[in-house]
Amino acid sequence: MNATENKPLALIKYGGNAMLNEGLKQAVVNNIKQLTERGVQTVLVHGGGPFIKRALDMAGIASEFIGGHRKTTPEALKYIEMALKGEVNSSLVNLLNASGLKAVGLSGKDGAMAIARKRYHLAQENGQDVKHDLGQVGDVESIDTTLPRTLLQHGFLPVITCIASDKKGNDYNINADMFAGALAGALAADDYLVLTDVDGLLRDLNDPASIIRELPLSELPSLMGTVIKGGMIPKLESCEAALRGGARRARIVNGTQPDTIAKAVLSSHSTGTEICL
Ligand SMILES: Nc1ncnc2c1ncn2[C@@H]1O[C@H](COP(=O)(O)OP(=O)(O)O)[C@@H](O)[C@H]1O
Ligand SMILES: CC(=O)N[C@@H](CCC(=O)OP(=O)(O)O)C(=O)O
Repeated sequence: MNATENKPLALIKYGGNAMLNEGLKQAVVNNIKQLTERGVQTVLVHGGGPFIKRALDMAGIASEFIGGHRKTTPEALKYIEMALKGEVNSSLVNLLNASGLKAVGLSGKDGAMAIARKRYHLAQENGQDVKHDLGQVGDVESIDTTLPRTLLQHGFLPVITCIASDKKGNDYNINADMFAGALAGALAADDYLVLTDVDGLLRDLNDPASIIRELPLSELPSLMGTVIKGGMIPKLESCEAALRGGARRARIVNGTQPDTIAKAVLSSHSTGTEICL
């Protein structure tokens, strides 16, 4: 149980690819409603990759990913913030409110909830250590949970996107998985669910039956880069950050089958890949 309240707390990370289908989005919202009706305090953290891409394309700004993070110029950040807050966050809040919930749209900047620091991408190239400057890309340095806890205590549902500032007020674009993991840890979430478009972590991407049901953190390093690739890297790193930060349970589950969300939290139904300390 979460320390400050008697109610369990679930943090759900919802990515942009699973928002493109309106029916799916509504089903995710219905599951969140079920959770709150059954007394689970719920926090939704979201990204919005495809919406960011569309906004940058319209502005004529090219996107480049280095190590899974979008290189972000100060100009690009304006469009990224507009897409995440003005488009994605606002539409999720509308849908949640229309279902009878009281959603509050936020980013990490609100209430100084998340403090960011600049992130560099470190790589080995031709036997040399190389440090790539990603511009306004950040990591979460620290989290103050006062604002989300206050909202939860009063029956509001925080819907939080992955923009945060450093102590001087410079804004950063943070990978939404990494942002969610840090927050799940700081909130000591009873359940951290990372929604994605596959059933969980697969040993063989072409074989759904090769799903890894339980992964101890000690096995993570040996799978990184071999089994765990691309978009799965920040998801696993976020589960590690969540567990080490204080979350009780972390799972990667299939968000394209949204009915697993409520079931996973309410009945401890075994689904997806559970990462364990
Ligand atoms: N071992 C693995 N098991 C499952 N998926 C993997 C694995 N390695 C890489 N992936 C890729 O990670 C993708 C999920 O990451 P991403 O596309 O960033 O998801 P989302 O948009 O849901 O955040 C999967 O669709 C799959 O292509
Ligand atoms: C630094 C960085 O890469 N930030 C991400 C933030 C959005 C995100 O992570 O969205 P999904 O959850 O939909 O992938 C980006 O610009 O795409």
